[in-house]
Amino acid sequence: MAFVSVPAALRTGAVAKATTSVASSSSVFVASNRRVQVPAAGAASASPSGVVMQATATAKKSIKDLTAADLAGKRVLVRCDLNVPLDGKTITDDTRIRASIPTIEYLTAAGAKVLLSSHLGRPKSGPEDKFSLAPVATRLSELLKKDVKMAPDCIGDGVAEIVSGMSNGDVTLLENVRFYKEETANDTEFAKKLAANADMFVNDAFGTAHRAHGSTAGVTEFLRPSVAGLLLEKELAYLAGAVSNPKRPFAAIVGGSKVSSKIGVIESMLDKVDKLVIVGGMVFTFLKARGLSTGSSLVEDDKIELAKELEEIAAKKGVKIILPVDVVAADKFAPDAKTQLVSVDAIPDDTMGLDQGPKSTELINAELADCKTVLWNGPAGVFEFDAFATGTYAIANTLAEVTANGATTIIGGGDSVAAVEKAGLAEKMSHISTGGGASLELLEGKVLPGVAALDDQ
Ligand SMILES: Nc1ncnc2c1ncn2[C@@H]1O[C@H](COP(=O)(O)OP(=O)(O)OP(=O)(O)O)[C@@H](O)[C@H]1O
Ligand SMILES: O=C(O)[C@H](O)COP(=O)(O)O
Repeated sequence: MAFVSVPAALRTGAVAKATTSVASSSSVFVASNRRVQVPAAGAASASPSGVVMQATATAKKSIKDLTAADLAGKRVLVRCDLNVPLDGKTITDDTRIRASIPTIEYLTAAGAKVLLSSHLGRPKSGPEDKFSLAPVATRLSELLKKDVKMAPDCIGDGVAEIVSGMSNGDVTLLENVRFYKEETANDTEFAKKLAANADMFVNDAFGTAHRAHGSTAGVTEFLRPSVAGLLLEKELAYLAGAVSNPKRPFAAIVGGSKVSSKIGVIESMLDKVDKLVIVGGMVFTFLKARGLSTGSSLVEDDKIELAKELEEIAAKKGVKIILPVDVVAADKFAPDAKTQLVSVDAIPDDTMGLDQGPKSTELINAELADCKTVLWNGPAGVFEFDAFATGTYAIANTLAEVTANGATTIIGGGDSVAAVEKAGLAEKMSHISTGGGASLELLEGKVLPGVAALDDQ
């Protein structure tokens, strides 16, 4: 399987532009494989963005291609990914909400009436209070320092009435689009109703760009223009840019627990990286493939053969695979488990590896020290339990250090990002991706329907 190249990403709908937040000026790798200085975006200007790198005819439009006149007074439907973890009504990680702010502020500064839409969780049977976006409206109000009205629905007369009362610069959050099964079915009539209250569409939901749903793809049939928001652009620029022409050495760290869904990415990565660091629950399928005993550790037996093949492919391609050499073995999957530090060739039968040991951390740190680009998806241990968080935080610290030394570091995946946030190191990374599944699908070279549906340049 070929790793995604930037031209391929563009053919599948990636935005061929560099971008930045409203407030800052930065440079990112873009489609042309060279570094481009990106001016601060400010409020919508009268001219299209000057940083467009129109690498192919199918590059996508962004809000920076719209003029102030295009936006002022217009009802703009903005699809965000505000699918945040909740503990009851308490948001436990607001990364995705904060990441959505630059686009919202860009639009309100230009005098648009902003209608935000999102899903939250996977409700199965209509409206359910626990999946309401109401807590998100409260957090948005705090971050935007203005009142964000919570609509009781995402379609219908009630919404139309709220929208008709909105002034320029106002923001309303529509209720969870997944309260309608028609959303995930990408039902045309539903999409039409969603579009009915707006004049144009902005997709800023990178985390949901791999879903062809009513609010991500369907609405584009009814709203023109349909363009990318700043977050979507930034995600695509970083992810496509990092893998198309990485500064080398280029390392990917792949961990976590979803072995079957990530092993395909590993396959893709072997065409691109110099080093592949396997961590977390992913480790044990590879150790078993090497003939080692893994006790009751997480192993996906039907992936053992593939793990063997990947090691062979890596050897042929000259990619160094780095696996832990020691693990923290626990007698049960619990925060208070009895633990012992063992070498990977001596994992006792009645134990499971829940974190990497200090020798592994030392080895991995040494391998990452000279890297100029590092992608990380998936924690190195069960970091939710303090007893098994050491390896994950050690990787986060090392990545903060290599970033300070000039490397580009990109963190993707819900739990990896949560771990970096928990360690207080998010600001120290080059890019924190808001997409788990979406970033992996992009890296695998798959089409992202939410991007493909947007207007071509
Ligand atoms: N050795 C291990 N054994 C079992 N589970 C592990 C181990 N190491 C890490 N994990 C678990 O992996 C989970 C995260 O895996 P996951 O693959 O979902 O990563 P992620 O960063 O959320 O990526 P994505 O969002 O792409 O799914 C965590 O809940 C963590 O406890
Ligand atoms: O959390 C995510 O990965 C996105 O919000 C997409 O959610 P989904 O997997 O429920 O479509």
